[in-house]
Amino acid sequence: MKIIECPRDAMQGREVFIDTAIKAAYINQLLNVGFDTVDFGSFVSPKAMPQMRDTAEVLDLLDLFHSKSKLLAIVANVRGAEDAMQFEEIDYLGFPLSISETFQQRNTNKSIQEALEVVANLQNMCEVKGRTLVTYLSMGFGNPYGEPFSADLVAEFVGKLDELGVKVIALSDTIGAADPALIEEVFKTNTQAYPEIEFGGHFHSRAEHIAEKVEAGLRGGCRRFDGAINGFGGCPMAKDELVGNVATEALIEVLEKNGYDLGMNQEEFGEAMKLAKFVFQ
Ligand SMILES: CC(=O)SCCNC(=O)CCNC(=O)[C@H](O)C(C)(C)COP(=O)(O)OP(=O)(O)OC[C@H]1O[C@@H](n2cnc3c(N)ncnc32)[C@H](O)[C@@H]1OP(=O)(O)O
Repeated sequence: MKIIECPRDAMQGREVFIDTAIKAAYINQLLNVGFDTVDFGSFVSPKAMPQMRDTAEVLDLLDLFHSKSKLLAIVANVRGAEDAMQFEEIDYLGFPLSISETFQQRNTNKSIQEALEVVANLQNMCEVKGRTLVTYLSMGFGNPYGEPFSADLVAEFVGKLDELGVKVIALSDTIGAADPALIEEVFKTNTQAYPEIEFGGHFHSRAEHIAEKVEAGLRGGCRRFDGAINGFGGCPMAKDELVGNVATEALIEVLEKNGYDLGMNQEEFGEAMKLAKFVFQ
């Protein structure tokens, strides 16, 4: 079972700039907890995402020596991937592909077809440089724009990514629209059809729906979940309604209740929760 903690997602939509040293202190604390991966920053246009403009400087301040966590950075084009790959410390590059044409344009100023070409390039770059590409399928459970969506359409996208050699796909409910039955169906279909691909669940959810969504993911075969402490975050590019991430503390509770031993350091997690209050005040 893998938990991916996403301070990047928690921070990126904040209008007030979070000081570089504060970002680094928070991420350093998260690195002590024992998460599989920390999605710590992004190498994207500072005009598109001003909060993340200091990702390289943050990275310089991270203490990775004592951490078992891997680092993931989001990139939205080849240039961002080249920048991220300057840093040996980054294991995973994450790219936001979308099932929604509108969201793909809003988020990366590209059509889905163009974005798939970027995925192909990034996958090649990752193979050459020994990194792993995580492709997020955003609006993976429906979209607010009235565009076509179905579980079959998700499977079609997964098929295209499989052809490109992508090994990790995070099915993302960008706006928190998914109900448990749909989550279970989408995961089940894809985990059964592509056993060699690791599927992640990146859900946005109000607190009261977290348990049912995570349990639906578990039933569908998901063993990789994204979360953010306190449920902060939400994609500012989706605009219409910002629903926060799955709160990590709730995610941990549900997974433990379902019998998973996550091997987390509770004390360090408690410290991270305290620090989060200060960072996101
Ligand atoms: C669901 C999620 O939460 S995903 C994560 C959240 N979303 C994001 O981070 C969105 C990121 N999106 C982007 O960065 C942008 O949409 C882009 C760069 C992919 C495409 O935007 P475009 O405007 O088409 O890019 P274009 O190539 O024309 O460049 C525009 C400007 O950005 C700069 N830029 C482009 N790519 C990068 C990059 N990787 N790093 C830094 N700057 C960049 C260019 O230099 C240019 O700057 P200028 O206007 O000063 O000359």
